Amino acid sequence: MWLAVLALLALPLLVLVYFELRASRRRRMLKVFNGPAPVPVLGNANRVGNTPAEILATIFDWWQEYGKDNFVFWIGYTPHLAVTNPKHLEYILNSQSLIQKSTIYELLHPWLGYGLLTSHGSKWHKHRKMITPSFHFNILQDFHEVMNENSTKFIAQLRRDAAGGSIIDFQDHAHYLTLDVICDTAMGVPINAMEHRNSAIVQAFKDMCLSVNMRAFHPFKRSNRIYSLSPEYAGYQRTLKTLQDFTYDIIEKRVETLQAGQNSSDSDSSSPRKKMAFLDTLLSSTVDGRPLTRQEIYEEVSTFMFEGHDTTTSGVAFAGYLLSRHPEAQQKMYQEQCNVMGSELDRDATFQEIAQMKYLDLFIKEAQRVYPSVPMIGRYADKDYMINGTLVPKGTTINLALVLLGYNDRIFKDPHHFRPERFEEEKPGPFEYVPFSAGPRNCIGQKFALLELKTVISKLVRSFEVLPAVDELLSTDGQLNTYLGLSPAEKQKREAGRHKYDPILSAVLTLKSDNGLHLRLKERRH
Ligand code: HEM
Repeated sequence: MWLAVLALLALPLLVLVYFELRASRRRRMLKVFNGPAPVPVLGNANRVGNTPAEILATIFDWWQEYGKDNFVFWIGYTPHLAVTNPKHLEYILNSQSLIQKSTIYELLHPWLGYGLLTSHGSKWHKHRKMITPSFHFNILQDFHEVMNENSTKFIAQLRRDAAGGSIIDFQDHAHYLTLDVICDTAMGVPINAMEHRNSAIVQAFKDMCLSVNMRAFHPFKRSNRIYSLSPEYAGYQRTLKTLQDFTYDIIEKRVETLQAGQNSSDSDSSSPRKKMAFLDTLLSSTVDGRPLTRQEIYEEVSTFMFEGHDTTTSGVAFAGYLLSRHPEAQQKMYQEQCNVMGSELDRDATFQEIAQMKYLDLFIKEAQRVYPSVPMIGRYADKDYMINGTLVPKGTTINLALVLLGYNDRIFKDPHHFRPERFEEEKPGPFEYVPFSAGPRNCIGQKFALLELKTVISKLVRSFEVLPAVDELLSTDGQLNTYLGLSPAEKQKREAGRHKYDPILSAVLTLKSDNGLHLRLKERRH
């Protein structure tokens, strides 16, 4: 009896010793990197913060503390290597084998399955090769038409909602716009999210993205198994089913239409070229000499639906916000629009005209430096890797911290100064500025994304003078109103004067502002 009690009492101690011993090899190997000292069981989980906004702020603080270089922190017994050194980034992003995603992406598996973003190994290699032609120049031109149509609707809606100087949450508006663009381009089906914000499918997209963000750093909800016991799981399952039914239904309908088209003699060469959706390309593609299964098509279409709208929401929203705070940059951008478009400021800009807008390009580059839509990329070390002469042990989560690069004063002079022109003068090295990642697993939708951001922002600045929520928030010295990356003393000083309309930056899979991005719009009269 006493022996059993003793064994029971000793069990937790034995488990602890087991985990400590297992972690000690990793600790020894990772000792070359600085980082906060871990405590047993928790590692540094007690200090990292409880919300995505707090966690982002802590990551910045640790980066400052450890010399603006790579550092290691521990969540329980799992090491997290935050990589910001361009040499290490180069090795990892160029690697053909270190391409497995970190466990945070598992949150996306129930919805996206194993599409391009979440798969690895030979499936990823084959699908990447098969999907690459989907972003061919001709296809992008068709997509541009959709972007223009939706931007026009967006402007009309803003005109109504921001009438009379009303303050609007631009981040919220951008979400519906990008959802419309991606549904129409990926599936060839408009869902009119901007007009029908409360429809079941629009709500399902919003709820799913919120759920992924909310669960990412929640101690219990992160695991699918534990989450399935929570009261909100039933709602999550309903949302998932809505998205799955919707996408499968569209795939089936598209297959039927294609088959009907092939059966009828529709070889009328005089009819205009029909818009190709990403789904059409998938339906006519092969892998290993066979057509894709419905499941594979579902996974890729859903991946584009997610990756293609959550990222661009962030990109459009922060670009609009930066315009509202930096009048000098806005004036230069407007001047360029007048130069390129002449007196026809109300019409759609063509593909070629967008390419001529150099200041717009610089502005988007600078916006992605300070507020990158994808702040971190996660990789999982599936074996020991020798990275730049340092052994990184199997089981390490590698966080490529793209957001920290933009605030590194060894790369960018005066990084808190928002100055699009810097990209003409300072030339960051190839792995010092990588908002779309780099190497074999870079963003396949980069050209699409840039075209969308530029199309929307070009039209926005031609239609409105973009103003901050209240006049006093105009930046007079070009400095940002967000304080990440400042020294602790400076941060404290600036935070004391924080306005309620200054963004609270938060990062999970994409960068957002927890309190929205508020601004006003004043119609331009040409
Ligand atoms: C401002 C907008 C965007 C930014 C900054 C961005 C950035 C990125 C980054 C950094 C990655 C690497 C992620 C990782 O390794 O975990 C990525 C991957 C990816 N992006 Fe984008 N993205 C944007 C828009 C888009 C759009 C519009 C699409 C589709 C239409 C798209 C499709 C993808 C896909 C499918 C991947 C996975 C590629 C692979 O693993 O082979 N992205 N993106």
